[in-house]
Amino acid sequence: MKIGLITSGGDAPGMNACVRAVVRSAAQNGLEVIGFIRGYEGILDKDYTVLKNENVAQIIQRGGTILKTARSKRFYEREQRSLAAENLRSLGVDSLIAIGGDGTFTGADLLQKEHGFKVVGVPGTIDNDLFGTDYTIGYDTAINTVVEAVDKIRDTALSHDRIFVVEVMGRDAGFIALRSGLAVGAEAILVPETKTDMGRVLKRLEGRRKSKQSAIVVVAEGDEFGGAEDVAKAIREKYTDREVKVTKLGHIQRGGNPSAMDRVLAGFLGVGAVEAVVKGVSGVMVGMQHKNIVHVPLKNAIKHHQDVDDNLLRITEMLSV
Ligand SMILES: Nc1ncnc2c1ncn2[C@@H]1O[C@H](COP(=O)(O)OP(=O)(O)O)[C@@H](O)[C@H]1O
Ligand SMILES: O=P(O)(O)OC[C@H]1O[C@](O)(COP(=O)(O)O)[C@@H](O)[C@@H]1O
Ligand SMILES: [Mg+2]
Repeated sequence: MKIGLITSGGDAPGMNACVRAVVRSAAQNGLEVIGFIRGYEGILDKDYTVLKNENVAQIIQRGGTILKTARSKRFYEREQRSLAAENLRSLGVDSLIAIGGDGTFTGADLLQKEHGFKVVGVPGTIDNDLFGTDYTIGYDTAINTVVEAVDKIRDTALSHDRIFVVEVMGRDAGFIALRSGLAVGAEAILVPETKTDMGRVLKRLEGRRKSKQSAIVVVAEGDEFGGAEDVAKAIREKYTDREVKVTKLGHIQRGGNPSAMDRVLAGFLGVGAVEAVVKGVSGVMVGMQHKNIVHVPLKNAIKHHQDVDDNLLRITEMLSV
């Protein structure tokens, strides 16, 4: 049996730890692994490398992905997916393990539906926007990066009595904003899942204590009110005497050594994916729910967005007085 392995979509810290887990657990099961370079692009170009235990040494601690990744435009086309299935079969690949996010799983699901090709997904994205797993690989590292950065910004905010609007990643998901916002004691958090009530946000910034003239507003890049600049503009209009600064954290959120949590999660899910392949399971994402490895149909993982945890918003607001 031969496994094809890709990392696809946005890179996420812990993808390498997962590649290592897949390769080493496959080897223990007597399975061969070939890693395609740059996600679906590598399958279309037959650009691959045979992965053995020694090829995945010293990568558990490294961010990014040794297999490289891509957002493959070609794979959106039906004919290109036919070519991909043909290439996989010609190389003797029986199952594809795809480490990525919702887009990657949508592509994998189509590969299975259109060509009967066996696919198993592993959630690897900093966005945490997949249903059926408590966490995705990369999310914990990303929020720790945000927390470290905002702690630094807070020093200046406090020293200068400024309001900082900090934009974090998440095109359609506010998970990074919500969890890091609570962790930094943000005065307000704006996420795409809930309609932003700017009046309420502005009220929260009124400065209820004399000693509290600074504030941190965390905005997910996909918030429907707009980006950090739009939010800052609204704050400046209301509080003409306050200094409002904008910081966009950008891609520093995607890099760096994976946290212990992400490495451990990557280990569990990489091994879980190989075990699924061995059992002949297909069309599922391997996820973690309450310490258990679970199989979630790909279409559920993609379609049902995890609900926003109202407690995160409630507790953040309650505590940042
Ligand atoms: N609707 C789709 N049909 C076919 N392939 C898709 C689709 N959506 C995404 N993909 C493939 O999966 C890749 C990764 O998806 P993307 O959304 O960029 O990242 P992620 O998997 O991290 O969400 C895309 O570049 C594309 O090749
Ligand atoms: O690096 P890119 O291609 O500009 O993508 C940015 C997007 O990728 C992410 O970092 C991760 O999303 P995906 O894992 O779904 O690719 C988003 O938070 C962000 O909006
Ligand atoms: Mg995505």
